[in-house]
Amino acid sequence: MHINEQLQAAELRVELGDRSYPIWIGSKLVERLGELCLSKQLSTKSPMMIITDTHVEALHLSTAKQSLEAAGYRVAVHVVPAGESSKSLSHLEACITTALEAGLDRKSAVVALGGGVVGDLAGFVAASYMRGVRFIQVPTTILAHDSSVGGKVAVNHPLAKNIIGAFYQPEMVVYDTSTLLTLPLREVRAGLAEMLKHGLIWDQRFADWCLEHADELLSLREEVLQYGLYAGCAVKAQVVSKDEREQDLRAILNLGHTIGHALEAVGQYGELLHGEAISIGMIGSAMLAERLGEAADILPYTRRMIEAFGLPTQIPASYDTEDIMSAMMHDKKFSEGEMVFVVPTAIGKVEIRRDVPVALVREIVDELKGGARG
Ligand SMILES: O=C(O)C(=O)C[C@@H](O)[C@H](O)[C@H](O)COP(=O)(O)O
Repeated sequence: MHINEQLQAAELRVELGDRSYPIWIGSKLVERLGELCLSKQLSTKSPMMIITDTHVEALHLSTAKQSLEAAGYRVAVHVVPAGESSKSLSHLEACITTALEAGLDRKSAVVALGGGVVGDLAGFVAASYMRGVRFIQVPTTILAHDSSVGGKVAVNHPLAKNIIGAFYQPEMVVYDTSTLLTLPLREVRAGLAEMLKHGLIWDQRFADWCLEHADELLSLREEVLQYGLYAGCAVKAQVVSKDEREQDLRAILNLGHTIGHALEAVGQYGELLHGEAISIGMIGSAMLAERLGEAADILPYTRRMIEAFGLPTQIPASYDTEDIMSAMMHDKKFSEGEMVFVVPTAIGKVEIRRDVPVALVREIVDELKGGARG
């Protein structure tokens, strides 16, 4: 890990020319948010807005706000209900109302203090308010090590996830790992699903490391967690730097998401957490790999991994196969009449396939509902 001595935090960079930005990962960084915003020359003359949710409000809002105010910022706050349903057009409008009432102008910045839902919503507020103001990601969940990096910002439509959005990069990602230590176990597991994904798509050694450190990750040993988040963010930063707007390579970050997003939509974004849905989806992709004749160890390895982290491997029996298939057709991963699937070809390697027969996908969905195979 590269350590920034002054901050006593690990540091990575997303290389995107003049829009490159740092990711800092360390303990107690929310206390230093004001100082970090000054270091990025964010204006103290224009008001800022923190967007957060009801869970994070109680835990970390006052620390963040005090730090910004001590650095000379005027801070407005908008709080949304915790949960995926806040990623909606109505909440976007409410955030913009708060921004207007607080007098945010084109030199203002939006701070996303929270998990993936807050980051995606606040990022889209920043991208659209006055056609774009600066924004800062301050992730407070493990899952957000994926969503806070790379500039995908969006809200959902009732028929499809992340369908109204933009690519809009933050100024910096300030990842305070002490905020993760109070996460409920279900959130911890779901967040780690994205870490497993980073190993499975890019780096077998990292995948093996995750398996070996499952207990320490699940029990939130901060130094182990910091390394896992650093390695996961490093995968993400490399992929995004090579293909910011998902022309080709970046699609690999969608491993497990073709089925996963459909499950979230069928569960009306309330039943399965994102990480749970993509865990089932990653099993589905490994089943697909098996049917397409890829390496025989992929399915048992993926299953072992998902199970080691206590994540689900089956689709809830009440979900209708045709509803799932139809949700897949509304996703961004369906285009020109074809579904895009990320299929593992070995542990740590994947390829993007557009030739997967719909009948085979339907068969796998049915099997994922009916129980384990392989
Ligand atoms: O950053 C990316 O690129 C990803 O695909 C990361 C995903 O894990 C992310 O969580 C999200 O679900 C992307 O879905 P998309 O359909 O909006 O691409």
